[in-house]
Amino acid sequence: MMMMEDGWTQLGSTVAAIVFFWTMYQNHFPDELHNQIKKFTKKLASYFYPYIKITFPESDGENWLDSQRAFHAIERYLGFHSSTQAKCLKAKVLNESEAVILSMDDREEVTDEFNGVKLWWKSNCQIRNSQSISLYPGEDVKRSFVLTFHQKHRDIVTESYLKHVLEEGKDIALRQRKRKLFSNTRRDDGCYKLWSHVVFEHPASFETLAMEGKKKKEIIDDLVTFSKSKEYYAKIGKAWKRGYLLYGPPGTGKSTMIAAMANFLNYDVYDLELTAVKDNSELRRLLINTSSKSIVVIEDIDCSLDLAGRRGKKAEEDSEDEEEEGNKANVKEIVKEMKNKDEKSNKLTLSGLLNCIDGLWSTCGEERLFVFTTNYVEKLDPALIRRGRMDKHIELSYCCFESFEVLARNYWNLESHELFPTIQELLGKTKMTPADVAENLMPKSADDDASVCLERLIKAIETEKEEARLKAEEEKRAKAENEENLEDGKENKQENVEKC
Ligand SMILES: Nc1ncnc2c1ncn2[C@@H]1O[C@H](COP(=O)(O)OP(=O)(O)OP(=O)(O)O)[C@@H](O)[C@H]1O
Repeated sequence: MMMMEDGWTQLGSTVAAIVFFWTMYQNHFPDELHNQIKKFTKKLASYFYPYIKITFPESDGENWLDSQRAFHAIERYLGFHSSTQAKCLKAKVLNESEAVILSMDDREEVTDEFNGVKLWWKSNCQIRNSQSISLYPGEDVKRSFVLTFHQKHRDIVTESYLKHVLEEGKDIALRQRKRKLFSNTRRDDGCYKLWSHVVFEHPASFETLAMEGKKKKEIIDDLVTFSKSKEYYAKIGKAWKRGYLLYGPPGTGKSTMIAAMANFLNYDVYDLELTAVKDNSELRRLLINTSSKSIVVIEDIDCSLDLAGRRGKKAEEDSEDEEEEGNKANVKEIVKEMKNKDEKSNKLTLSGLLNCIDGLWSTCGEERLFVFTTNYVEKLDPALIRRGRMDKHIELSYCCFESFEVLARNYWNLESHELFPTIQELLGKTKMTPADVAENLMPKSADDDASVCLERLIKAIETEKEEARLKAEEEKRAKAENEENLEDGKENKQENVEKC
């Protein structure tokens, strides 16, 4: 009992002595000495514990959006790299993408290595005091990642490692997401949301796309080069975007190619319906709201408003009128006036579209492809499809034998067949779209096998060939009749003149 009392007395006097010296130190020691002592204690501490800790909170007050982005990038990075190390993992099923994402569970620790440097990550989780009011989303649970590393690696961590983690985390998130197909169509009730989306799940790939191998390879190479050219585009001072014009008859695979491109590059698709766009500013808003790594598609651009033909067609019509009046010089003025009128009434105009594709507005967002499709390339305004806007023009044409071979492989796993030579000969002489060939290769009943389908295809090509022959004959006859009538008309005119 006596011993315990002595102990307490001793402790009391030690605490009193410490408080006394601390007050003396605070009040009577000069500032310079303060700083020296501080430095010395820090040095002493770092000698015993030479590690640095950096905390990455999930939400950080006003900067919650930026800190959330960084936090989620780190979460994806650690989830991806630590799934083999961490004993406790958390699985998150993302609603929209239906993908299962693994991440480190709370208070788990994993190690990482970067250029020979060892680093330690720990995930923390704190439940906030229920009485305190949170101003920012997710503030009731405070989660954070803590990175620990030796102080001698400070430079490599701050200059390279953190950048590497954030970029790779973003990349992993992009790879793990399910891609989306966005559209801007107005609803029947008049409501309009800039973009609505569904999960993009088109099975098309370049492997299943029927076209000549050389052409296909050229397109694939072009896409690969584009997707790896971030630095190059920055160096030459151009927005990181590329335009593709796909043209050809209906059913030759234009839409299929867009799906194959999106799957190949892992991009989202924005299906831009121009007829649903009210004016230029709405088009701008739509394009500003597209994300990077995406394809903006305008299908059948020739049918989308009067845009495609406006400058050509209208100018021609007006030119005819003016010619009658003998005032050809005014044509340009009229076209200019019409354009100004449209600009002033703030409609969707060709120049508005051109501005969005490669004007100042096109630089909002990067790594984007613009793809236009048309069945009638000759109808399009040259300004719309000039190189630089539509950098690559790709013709999708009727089915050749090489394309047929791809379809035969797709539909029947066929590399060769005794009917192939007949089909090769027929396809060389007939125009049949890949869509029609594919339709004939599809089994129509349970009894259909490859031979049945190939024979059906042969019949279909022969029918097509015969129809084309009849059509050509009909056209020839009509042309001859026309010429005859013209001749007759001329003769009658001559007779009348003579009579007069
Ligand atoms: N080159 C092709 N390779 C593989 N399948 C094709 C090809 N072309 C057409 N098809 C088949 O035909 C169907 C229609 O093709 P698609 O819609 O891509 O043609 P399109 O050229 O876009 O037609 P449209 O001009 O009418 O929009 C596709 O679902 C696909 O099954």
